[in-house]
Amino acid sequence: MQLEANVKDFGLTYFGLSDKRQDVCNSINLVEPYQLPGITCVCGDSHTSTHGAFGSLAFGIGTSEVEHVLATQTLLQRKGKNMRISVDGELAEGVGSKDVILHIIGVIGTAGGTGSVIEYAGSVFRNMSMEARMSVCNMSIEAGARAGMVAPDEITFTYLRNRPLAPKGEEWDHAEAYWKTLKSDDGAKFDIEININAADIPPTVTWGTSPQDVVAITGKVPDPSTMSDPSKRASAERALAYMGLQANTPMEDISLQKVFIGSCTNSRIEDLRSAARIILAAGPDAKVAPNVEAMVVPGSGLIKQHAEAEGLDTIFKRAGFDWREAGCSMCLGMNPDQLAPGERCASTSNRNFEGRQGAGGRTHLVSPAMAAAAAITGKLTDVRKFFGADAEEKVAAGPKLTLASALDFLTEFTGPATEPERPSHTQTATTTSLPTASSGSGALLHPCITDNVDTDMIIPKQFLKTLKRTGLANALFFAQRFDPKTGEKTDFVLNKSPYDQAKILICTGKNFGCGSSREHAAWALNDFGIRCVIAPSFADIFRNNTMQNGMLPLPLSEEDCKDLAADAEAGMEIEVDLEKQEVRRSGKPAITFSIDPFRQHCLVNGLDDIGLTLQREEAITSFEEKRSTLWSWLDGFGYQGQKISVAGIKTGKKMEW
Ligand SMILES: CC(C)[C@H](C(=O)O)[C@@H](O)C(=O)O
Ligand code: SF4
Repeated sequence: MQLEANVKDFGLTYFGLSDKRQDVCNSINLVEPYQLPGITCVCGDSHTSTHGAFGSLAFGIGTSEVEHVLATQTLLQRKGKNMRISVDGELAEGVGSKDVILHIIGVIGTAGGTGSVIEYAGSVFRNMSMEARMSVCNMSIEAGARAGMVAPDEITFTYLRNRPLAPKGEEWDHAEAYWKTLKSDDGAKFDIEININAADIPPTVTWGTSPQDVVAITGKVPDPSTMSDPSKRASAERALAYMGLQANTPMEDISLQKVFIGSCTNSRIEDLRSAARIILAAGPDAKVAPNVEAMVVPGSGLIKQHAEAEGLDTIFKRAGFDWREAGCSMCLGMNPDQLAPGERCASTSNRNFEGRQGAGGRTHLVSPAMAAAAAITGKLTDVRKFFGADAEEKVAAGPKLTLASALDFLTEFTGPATEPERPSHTQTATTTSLPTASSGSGALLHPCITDNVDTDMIIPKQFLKTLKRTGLANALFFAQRFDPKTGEKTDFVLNKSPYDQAKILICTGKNFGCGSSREHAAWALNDFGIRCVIAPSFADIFRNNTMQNGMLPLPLSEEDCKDLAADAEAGMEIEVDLEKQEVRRSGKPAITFSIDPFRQHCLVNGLDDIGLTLQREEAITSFEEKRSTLWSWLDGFGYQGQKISVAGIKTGKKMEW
């Protein structure tokens, strides 16, 4: 309701709840598409990275940053690291884009791409369809990266040509000529280069509670006792306990209760086709195993129509799958599509965090084909069992499917019917009043929580329905702090005195804040009283979200974090001095740190980013003019409303740059 009121106030184009194009936000843009090569695209959702498949810089941001963009047309950014991941050679039979990205995350880890924008290069990505590229770029966020992208090429242009929002005629020619220049120079230098041989990638599945916990479907559940790194071992032990798995169990022996085919990673037409093909290969009588409930959730209303025109829905329904309306559904379980405690699911989504699909639920990430195979057998299954001459015969004997073109389901773009009402108010962001330093006793988060503290864990989904930044203190680490059966407080560190008064949180695991862009994570910490989080590294979106709320995310070495955690555990008071850039404890030398001077200035003085940016109004307007001249197709002919200029929105606060 708030969204509807806002879009009306500001005359924005809106795909409402009753629009047949309604869907997961990361699909609609891609089907219509708003997305074009070379643009910068931001959205308040971490999987905005999906759009990088078009050769655009696309990344997720938090609520405060969304406000900044809407008010100023800009966003303050620091340059990311350049990372190139090349996969060359031939993929083995049964290995698809989901296996490729899961394998990559297994290789580099969920913090591997932190601070980076990944370019996916090499023959494997060059040969991928747009849908497959989208699945890969989508999970860049699970690799810790800000964004992922594939250089636009003929495959991109063919996909875009004739779509409703793509430029037409001469404008298309100009655009295409420009897009062809959008590739890395020969001999370009990257901060990080990863090379992977396609032949080394098996059909892949996760065993634990982080997307980096991957293993070949033919492999076994790893054995923590063989891990030499103690924090890795503790993390793996915790993950196995949560997942209810024994070390060394063959992955194919793991039985399931649910199968979910959907999410912004894998709910496009190609995904549905590949899952349906496995069902056909299993024969005309193939049915979802009796121990399993399986559902298919297309990514958008258009994809659903497309799949129905091809007859895919009939194949799914005949085999006993639920055929659902478009949406996020069981990917994060904000609606009743959830796993019950202890239930196990093969899911084509992107996150297997604790509680992600329902408190106590256990998620194994897989490709759509593997999910279909698992639904039929009732267990995690090597999809290659459904290949071969016999399978081909069964597919050939099955219903005749007609491949339809997505273009048949797209409608010419229509913008909002009414003229926009000019904004009547000048209110923009709220600025928190900031202390000059964070101080107080530190609470520690032990690595046995997990090596990567994700934002689903910091604040679970059931608290995301509020638009308020306050009142979330009790939601912080909810699943850890409150017993699910009794609702009583547990002995989690933040429930114990004096740590329940802590202003500093010290995390000794490897990374803090990965996953969803929910700014609620920062709000909950803030509301609890935490003003500074110290950890070896931070996920990019979370880091920005904390700073937008006047908090300090402080990266220190693993050694310093461990040392500080030991002192916090011993009850020692820890002080973080933002002006002097020091962490102090009595009797020990101060740990010095350095943060970006601009950020330090903003935090110390409680300055509001929007007000600061609006001081650059002239530069923004002149860039907008230049953009309209150079890249005229970006003006978006779909808009029927008036363009709202940056001018006219003032914070009324006195700011300095
Ligand atoms: C709700 C939204 C902010 C979130 C995200 O950013 O990822 C959601 O899509 C998710 O997958 O958890
Ligand atoms: S909830 Fe799942 S499907 Fe929805 S945007 Fe997030 S990751 Fe994508």
